Amino acid sequence: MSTAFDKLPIIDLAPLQDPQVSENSLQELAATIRHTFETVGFAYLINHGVNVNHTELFNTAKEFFSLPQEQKNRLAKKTFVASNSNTYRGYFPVQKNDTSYKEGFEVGPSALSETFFQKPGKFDLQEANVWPENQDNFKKKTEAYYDGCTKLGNQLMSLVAISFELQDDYFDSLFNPTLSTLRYLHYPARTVKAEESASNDDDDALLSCSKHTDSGIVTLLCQDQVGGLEVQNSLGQWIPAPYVPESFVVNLGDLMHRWTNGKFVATMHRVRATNRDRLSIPFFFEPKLDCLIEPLQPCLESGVSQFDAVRYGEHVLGKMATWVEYQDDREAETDHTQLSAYSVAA
Ligand SMILES: O=C(O)CCC(=O)C(=O)O
Ligand SMILES: [Fe+2]
Repeated sequence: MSTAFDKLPIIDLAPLQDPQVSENSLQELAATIRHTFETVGFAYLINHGVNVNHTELFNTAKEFFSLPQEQKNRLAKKTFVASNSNTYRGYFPVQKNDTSYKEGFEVGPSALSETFFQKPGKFDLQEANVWPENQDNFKKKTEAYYDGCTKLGNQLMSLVAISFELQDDYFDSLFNPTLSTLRYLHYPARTVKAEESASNDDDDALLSCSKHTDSGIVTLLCQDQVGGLEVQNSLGQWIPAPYVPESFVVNLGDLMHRWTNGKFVATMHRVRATNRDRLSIPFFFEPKLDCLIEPLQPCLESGVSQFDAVRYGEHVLGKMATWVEYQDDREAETDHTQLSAYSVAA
């Protein structure tokens, strides 16, 4: 159940990096993770073991976003550029007429060891990645980071398993091959009036990413120092989640809420608009396409399941209908790709 938290807890994952770690320390860490996931649903992870330098990672993101628009458009999903063939992976431009104001580039696994039947439709969840031409370094760094996040995702799921007294490898085969998504995000600067950035509990703030819960399992977010991410507590207040050096922000998605029979919370969050460009890089740790998500046995109080079983792929396809990254509103009258369209001068 969500609580009236006033800041995000910090979870130290150092025990995971210790090859001599005792059973007891792992149990303790697992209990901390479970408690946090049951109450706040958000935390900072430190000593996470992912070999990443934030400055380098954000430089990699900047390399991509500073490519000429024409080159980015060649990587755009079919929704945005009809002559392109990629439907699920790739670039999405800044949206028009939306409270989300961001462009992004999404990458999935580099190779799938196994594929599953997916009913033909608008989106192919198992399609190959697209990459900018002549940017081998960008591809190499992105793939290495994707692998690092996948490893951490698996470790977190192992702690979740331990916390429910399941085998520590309970989730392993369900996340292999993973359909995780790494998303580079760029929120262009906007002109924000003083009153729009004044208080932390209003619902009328100018946003660059509208309030939402993530749809999947676990999100690992790397954000730059600009700030703007806010997390809603049980009182409805928006609690800022500023940058903590070399940490990840971790949070849970709707499917994890479902998988734990409502025990883990998928917490609402949003990004407030700022007058500086902002970069963030969420990694959505996801299972294999046909993974059956049904409430875990240890989460069934008196054997009662609150949710029907659902396959991961079906769930995502259902959710996508509501995601701005998959809506094309090019027909809108205002050209919102121009920053001036959003300026609200003080
Ligand atoms: O940019 C951020 O800090 C959050 C992004 C986010 O919540 C998302 O992409 O789901
Ligand atoms: Fe999110």
